[in-house]
Amino acid sequence: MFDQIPTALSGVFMLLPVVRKDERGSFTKLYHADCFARMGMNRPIVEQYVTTSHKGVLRGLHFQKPPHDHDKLVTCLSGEVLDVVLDLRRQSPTYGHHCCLRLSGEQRMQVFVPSGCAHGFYTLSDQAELLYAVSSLYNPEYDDGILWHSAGIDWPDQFPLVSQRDQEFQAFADFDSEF
Ligand SMILES: Cc1cn([C@H]2C[C@H](O)[C@@H](COP(=O)(O)OP(=O)(O)O[C@H]3O[C@@H](C)C(=O)[C@@H](O)[C@H]3O)O2)c(=O)[nH]c1=O
Repeated sequence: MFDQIPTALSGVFMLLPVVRKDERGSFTKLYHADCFARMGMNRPIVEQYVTTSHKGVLRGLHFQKPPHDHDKLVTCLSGEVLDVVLDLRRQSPTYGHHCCLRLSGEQRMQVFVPSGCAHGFYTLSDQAELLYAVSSLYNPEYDDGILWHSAGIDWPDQFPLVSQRDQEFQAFADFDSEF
């Protein structure tokens, strides 16, 4: 039901759901507990939310700290983004590394971001809509981030539109990982 494509980071996957098209439009299943558990993604989803972003908007790099850390399934519903995952897991062979994935809404492309990784993206199309499904509730005191341009990521834009909060995050070099 889902094609699982490994990335350069362990436990981080791109997923290609099956988009069934007919004369009415399309049908796509975005989550199936048993399929996801078989692929190693088995923490239940407890919250979902959506963002819309204009071209040139960059969000991230976000994560929730323990004990409110979570796995996150990101789905591109429309438009196109350059999605980035940064590995913050100290024991990981790819600690400090990142992967960049181009996600298209046409194909409902997904990325599974496990706990211990930060997530962000840059909007390539005029508009893009992302859906997020997370395995722990939002907790503003534990919601944290890494400064977008501090982790060696080759973003396609040096002057993206970034929120004030995202501009004030710590640099990766100053980050003391609890993961
Ligand atoms: C993430 C979040 C935010 N909020 C509120 C806080 C704030 O008033 C408003 C916007 O929050 P932010 O500026 O943090 O939203 P945003 O920058 O869009 O945050 C998102 O960025 C991408 C990269 C992700 O990976 C997402 O998980 C999420 O962290 O929504 C919630 O109520 N619940 C939530 O789960």
